[in-house]
Amino acid sequence: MQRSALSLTDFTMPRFLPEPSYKHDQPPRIGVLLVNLGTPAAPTAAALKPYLREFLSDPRVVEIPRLLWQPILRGIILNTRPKKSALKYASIWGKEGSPLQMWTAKQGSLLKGYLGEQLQAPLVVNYAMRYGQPSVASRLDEMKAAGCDRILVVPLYPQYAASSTASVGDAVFAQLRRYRNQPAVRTVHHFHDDPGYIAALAQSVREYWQMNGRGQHLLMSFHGIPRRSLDLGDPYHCHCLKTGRLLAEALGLSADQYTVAFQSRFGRAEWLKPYTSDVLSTLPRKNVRELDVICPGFVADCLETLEEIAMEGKQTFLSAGGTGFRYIPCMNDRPAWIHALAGLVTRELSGWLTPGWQAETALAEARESQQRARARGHQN
Ligand SMILES: C=CC1=C(C)c2cc3[nH]c(cc4nc(cc5[nH]c(cc1n2)c(C)c5CCC(=O)O)C(CCC(=O)O)=C4C)c(C)c3C=C
Ligand SMILES: [Fe+2]
Ligand SMILES: [Fe+2]
Repeated sequence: MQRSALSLTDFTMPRFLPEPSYKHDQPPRIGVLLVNLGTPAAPTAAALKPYLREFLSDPRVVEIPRLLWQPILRGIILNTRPKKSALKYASIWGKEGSPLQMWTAKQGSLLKGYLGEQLQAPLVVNYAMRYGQPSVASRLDEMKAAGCDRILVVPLYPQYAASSTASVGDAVFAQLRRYRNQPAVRTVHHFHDDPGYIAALAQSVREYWQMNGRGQHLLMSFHGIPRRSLDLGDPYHCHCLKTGRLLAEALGLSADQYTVAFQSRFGRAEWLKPYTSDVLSTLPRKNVRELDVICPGFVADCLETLEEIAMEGKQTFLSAGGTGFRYIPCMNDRPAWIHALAGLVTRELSGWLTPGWQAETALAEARESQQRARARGHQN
């Protein structure tokens, strides 16, 4: 709700969050925060409602003026969509909960282990979700409390879009506004053409072909965005096409052996074309009956890949006359992807990861542990 008048809290609430008193010998640490979209807490309508409310109230996601959009969202969408979406989530929910949450958490801990070994530096590595939990704000608070004075934020979206990547930036900077002593922050803009990312994708396709055989055509399906965003200067469409071209080159595919398409249309406006569902229903008519499908824009399997593509998309293709539909999983916890992510993070940390910094941190940590030991001695 927009407030029009000043209230008592404007005069009594502290403007910034409380800070611990400044310590001269605090070991300087660097935080690396992976951020993905987020997911409901459970595959139920009750859990979907607050998740979708938060997600679809983000002005980066739906650019309709708030006064027009909120009545539609609260009056119609939040009364119909949660039930339908909950059924879809239920069909992909695993023992460890939401696949997106499970894979993102795994990526965080694998990256932490990998960087710890490679850099021998005490990095604080964790993950957050843009919507739902663990929130970006809570993870930044934790990193700050752990002594991070520099934080690298990695939105897990290879292709930049305002509705995904920039929204992560908004959440980060909104929390920074609440700090008196702000950490320095860097954000990764995109990695759609990163050689490590492309090589990891290509390796996942080759290995899939070796294990499962190969179809006649490769469909690369990316999440869509409204066409209007492209017209207003969003680079997402170009990033997706470039990823598609680089992946095709790495696999030695000619232009007629692959198609880039866009899925997950939301609302009635035009979105990026061709729509994945249209491509799936027309390919059999062009004599493509054995199809492989990959979703290179998602680095972790989620509702949009496991349900929309591997279940619904398969049905669409087979009903249109296709005979074989093979969904190639996202990179999830594949070693080549974790290696690519570590390379990307190391490059983005350049200038922060100096040998001097490592020595300084090691010294400060030794001092800190001596102090702790001494304090323990006093207590005994
Ligand atoms: C590639 C990144 C993504 C972009 C860009 C993106 C834009 C975008 N999404 C919606 C609406 C919905 N997306 C939903 C799910 C969803 N979206 C992404 C990624 C991007 N979205 C992911 C990874 C997921 C899956 C989350 C999971 O828990 O597995 C949903 C929720 C599900 C549903 O009810 O259908 C909606 C809604 C819009 C409007 C948009 C850009 C304008
Ligand atoms: Fe989405
Ligand atoms: Fe979808």
